[in-house]
Amino acid sequence: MIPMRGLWTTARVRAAEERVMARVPAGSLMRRAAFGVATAALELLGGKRRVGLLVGAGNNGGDALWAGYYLRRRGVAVRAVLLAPEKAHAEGLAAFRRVGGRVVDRLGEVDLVVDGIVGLSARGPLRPDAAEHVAHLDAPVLAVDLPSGIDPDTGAITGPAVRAAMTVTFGCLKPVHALADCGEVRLVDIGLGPELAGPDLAELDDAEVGAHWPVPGPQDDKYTQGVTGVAAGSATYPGAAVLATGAALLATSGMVRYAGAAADGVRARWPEAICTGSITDAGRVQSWVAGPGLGTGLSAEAVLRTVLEAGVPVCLDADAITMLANNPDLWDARDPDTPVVLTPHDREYERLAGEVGHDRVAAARRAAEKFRAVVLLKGHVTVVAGPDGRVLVNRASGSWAATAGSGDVLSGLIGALLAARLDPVLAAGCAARLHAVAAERASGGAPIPASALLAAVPDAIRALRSG
Ligand SMILES: NC(=O)C1=CN([C@@H]2O[C@H](COP(=O)(O)OP(=O)(O)OC[C@H]3O[C@@H](n4cnc5c(N)ncnc54)[C@H](O)[C@@H]3O)[C@@H](O)[C@H]2O)[C@@H](O)CC1
Ligand SMILES: [K+]
Repeated sequence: MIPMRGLWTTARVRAAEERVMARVPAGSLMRRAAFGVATAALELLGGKRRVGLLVGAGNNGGDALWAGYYLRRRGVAVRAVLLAPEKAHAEGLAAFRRVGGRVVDRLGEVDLVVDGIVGLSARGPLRPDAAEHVAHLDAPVLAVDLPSGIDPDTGAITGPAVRAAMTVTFGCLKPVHALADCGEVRLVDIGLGPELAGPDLAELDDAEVGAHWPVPGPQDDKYTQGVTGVAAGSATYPGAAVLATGAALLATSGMVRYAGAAADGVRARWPEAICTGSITDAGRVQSWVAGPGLGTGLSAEAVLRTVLEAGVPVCLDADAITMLANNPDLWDARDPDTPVVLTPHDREYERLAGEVGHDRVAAARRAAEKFRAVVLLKGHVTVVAGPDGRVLVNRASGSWAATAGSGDVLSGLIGALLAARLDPVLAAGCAARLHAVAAERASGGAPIPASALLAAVPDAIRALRSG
């Protein structure tokens, strides 16, 4: 199994830190952390010499003050604003003052700001006094542990927050580092590794997705890569069917069967797809993709029942999700032994499982547990939660994929990976990553329609496989 980039929640980090602190000299973890911050600061300064510290009430501020101490010893001019002077970290402040660090009311002109306002204990957005200092910054910001004002466990930004050019974090990555923009993220080892069991969430990187992507071997033929069935689109709206079928065709070298009223449109665009007008004579498949553009009437319900009882993994999107939300009895048709992947956007999620809220990971987990399904919650950060508690997250570098038809492409990719027998959590996670990369490559900085995203799928697979 390929290791993923793990992320640990604050409760787990604190527990690990306590165990490490019990056996190392007091203050040594903080000094190691601060030395890492100072090293990154020197790099960002690139020869410039004025640093400002924003120092909050806790150990995050302590890290900043000790970083200021190390920077002073390298001849950097460092001044600090203490946001809660009576609570500032006493030893850090004493050390900072000892080497000539200055405490000021306002930072004034500096070349780099170190954000030590709040770290792992952060709750809610920046408070007004901190927000006031942050609002007037025009130098780049180096965040200590995480950009202050962003929730460490959910990445939620609900008010003023720091925007960081770089974040230096300690021991391990936390959810915020995958769920929100922290600038470049650097990890300083403070010896937590042995105290951390498996992560709470993970991020797939490009090379991992490339390594998992199914490629045919010398023994393979058109059936061994898996046959994907697509039940999508309608005679009036063949677009969703054309996009989902195309994505399944481009994702793997397995065969694709299309079943539905858009058969003529699909056949005209994809002569290699085996098309029939009705799901009852579609033939055998190893997975079904159902929902995009399908409609929600009685015949669509019959299609949904057929795929749910087919005994193969199913990816359900769009109208299929709406039908399940309107009529939960449809779940009764489900073969309990086969995986289901649901791919809602926020509004579909709300119909299905209530409000998403600020904690998107918790929302995806709730629905995964409720429906015993893999839930891929779409967004700028895509969260994939499995019924077994595994969570994969993928943050897109841009939002070019937020366009009509883009979800149809995603469901086709997932269907093809399911047909190739990839583990369903991994299938959803790999498809989400590839989809984001295809959107980025197709776009190159300009808006793109979903058909351009689709056309970039082979290029994205090549890029991930060589990454
Ligand atoms: N525990 C450890 O072993 C280590 C901790 N380290 C640092 O310690 C940090 C955690 O320190 P603490 O637990 O003391 O707490 P923080 O420094 O994260 O927060 C301090 C206080 O800020 C206040 N606060 C909460 N939300 C706020 C908001 N939105 N705006 C303004 N103020 C807010 C709270 O009163 C909180 O107690 C880590 O993020 C890391 O930077 C590092 O020194 C490495 C070692
Ligand atoms: K911070």
